[in-house]
Amino acid sequence: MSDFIAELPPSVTRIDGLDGGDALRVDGTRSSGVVQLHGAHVTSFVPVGGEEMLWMSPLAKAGASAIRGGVPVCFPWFGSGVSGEMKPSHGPARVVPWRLVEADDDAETVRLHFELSHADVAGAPGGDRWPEGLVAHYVVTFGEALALELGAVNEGSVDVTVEAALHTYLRVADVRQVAVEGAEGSSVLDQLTGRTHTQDGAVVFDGEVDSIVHLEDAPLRLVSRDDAARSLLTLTREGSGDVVVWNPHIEKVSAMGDVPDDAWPGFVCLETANVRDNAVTLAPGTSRTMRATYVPGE
Ligand SMILES: O=P(O)(O)OC[C@H]1O[C@@H](O)[C@H](O)[C@@H](O)[C@@H]1O
Repeated sequence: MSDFIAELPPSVTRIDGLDGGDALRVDGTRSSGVVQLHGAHVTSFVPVGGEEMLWMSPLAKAGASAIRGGVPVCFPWFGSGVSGEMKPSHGPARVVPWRLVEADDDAETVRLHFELSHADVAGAPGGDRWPEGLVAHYVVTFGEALALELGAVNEGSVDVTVEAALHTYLRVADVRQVAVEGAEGSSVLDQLTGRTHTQDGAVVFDGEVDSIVHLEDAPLRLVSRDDAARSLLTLTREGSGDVVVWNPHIEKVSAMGDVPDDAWPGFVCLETANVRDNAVTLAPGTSRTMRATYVPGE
């Protein structure tokens, strides 16, 4: 188990993860959860006294493919990238084990710091397209909220351009009964049509939704459509120019081998991102960090 730091704080335990991988179980004073080493993938977040916040597919696998559900880390490209020809989809970061370089806790939070560099993705699908000096730092903090911080550092000698998305699958009772508030008036690239429009009202899920919403750092609220005054969750962001909103709905899900046909109403993806026009170019010696904080029920 050489990938682990020698000592974990009492609130963190090594457990068997998905498909024979390693995972870390977190039992903090404010929340508990699980992070797989494969993809540094958060697969559970449960606030004390509350319910599971993340959706996981019962068919999820952690092999050469990404884990379906939880929080896949899409990096250093999103989908097929700015060029439209990158593989695998959403980059190699979500299909390789990350290194845990630090773990600590205090009275309120438990913090896990993962790292991924060129050497870690060598031999993995798309690993040859990972720029040589690029290092990713990912800090997952379990507190009353789930706080995610993805940093990209260019330790090389040439410019590096990266895209990033924290592809969070949020568990909902029925996606048709929820709405996303906070994006009103934003410019939206509809990935289904390739067209851009201005968001009119809250985002709802009466059919397939696959949108890149250009919205810098503003908070978003997931609400019940019956009672918009009742927040199911609030997402706050820093350093992010986009939010990707996605649900495959009934037709697309039938082509997805790792999601049961009837499971699509149970989740919505709200992805804190910097993609396409907001891809970040890092000069040698510079870095950029993107933060997403999910506060259930506020
Ligand atoms: O099946 P994947 O690679 O996990 O991607 C799922 C979805 O991820 C979303 O972020 C994209 O906007 C969608 O276009 C894509 O279908």
